[in-house]
Amino acid sequence: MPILEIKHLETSFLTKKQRLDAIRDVSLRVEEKEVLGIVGESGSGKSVTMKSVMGILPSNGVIRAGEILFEGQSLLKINDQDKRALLGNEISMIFQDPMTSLNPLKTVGYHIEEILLRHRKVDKSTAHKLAKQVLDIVEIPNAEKRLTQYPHEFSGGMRQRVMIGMALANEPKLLIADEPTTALDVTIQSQILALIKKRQHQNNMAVVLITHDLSVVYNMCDRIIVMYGGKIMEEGLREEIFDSPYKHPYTKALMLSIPNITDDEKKRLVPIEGVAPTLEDLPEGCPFAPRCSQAMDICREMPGETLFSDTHKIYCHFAGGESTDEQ
Ligand SMILES: Nc1ncnc2c1ncn2[C@@H]1O[C@H](COP(=O)(O)OP(=O)(O)OP(=O)(O)O)[C@@H](O)[C@H]1O
Repeated sequence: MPILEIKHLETSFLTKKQRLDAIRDVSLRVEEKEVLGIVGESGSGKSVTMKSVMGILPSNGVIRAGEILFEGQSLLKINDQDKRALLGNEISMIFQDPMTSLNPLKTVGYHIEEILLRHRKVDKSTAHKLAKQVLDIVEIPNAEKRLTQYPHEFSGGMRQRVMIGMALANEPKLLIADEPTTALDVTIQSQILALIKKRQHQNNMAVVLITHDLSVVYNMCDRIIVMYGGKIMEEGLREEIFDSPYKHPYTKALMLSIPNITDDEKKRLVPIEGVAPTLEDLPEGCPFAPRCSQAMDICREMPGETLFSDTHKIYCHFAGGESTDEQ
């Protein structure tokens, strides 16, 4: 059984003027112990998908249809108490900017101990001991002193380590990491990703890693989902996404727009023409069609799924790159 399963999710935002459909018929599975990457440009719906799972949508967000199952149990149907017990315990989430999740007036020790006290039956002194271990796990030296310090006394990278520590404190089965390193410089970024990978391996935890950075998913993930305009464009094992000749035109465009990952050869980067659509002006059919060099009239209808293997799916009328245009 997958640890997380999303079926036909439809999430929208209600504004004064209209309903904006941010997630449209998204289905995905996260298997135990795997690292699943969700990649796509800004606005493609990566965060909203996972915020729907966590039940932390902005106040104008609604899940209109679909099902979200954690170990087979519906997260949309369980009561608030059971959900609170599950979130922060079995499922944890970390975000790009740790400062938004840390209270500047409370010490780092307070934050970690609070999570331990809330979810485990431990007394204060045990929570303090465990909090020290948490800082050790995320490789923050001088734990005893660090626990007494405030978030602003930590660098950005160290704050992100604290967040990871808080997320891992209760040994969750699933960690959702939403752009965990985007705000950090490259060296710190790779240290943080290495730390997530190490803990994932040691705890046998599943990870969903949300990023706009293909090189991050290449280095970290077993399986990859490419999203655009609130829809899944392509899904496959890492090697199917990177090495297979069959690719969605959007995946191809994403790959051409970043430095070469698979070899050292210098190549010219090709930015993706045009801009991602806003929810107000999503086209009918394939959302990528207005920017796609292969688009034709048929792309005004949303393509179905083309299967290249049990694990590799593409949603494009020209999956495989072959145009049906005879001219
Ligand atoms: N409260 C809101 N009201 C209206 N639209 C929203 C709201 N929150 C998000 N959206 C829209 O939902 C769409 C999906 O946003 P989402 O944050 O999931 O994108 P993303 O792929 O995670 O991009 P980013 O990396 O920039 O976060 C975007 O078009 C965004 O503008």
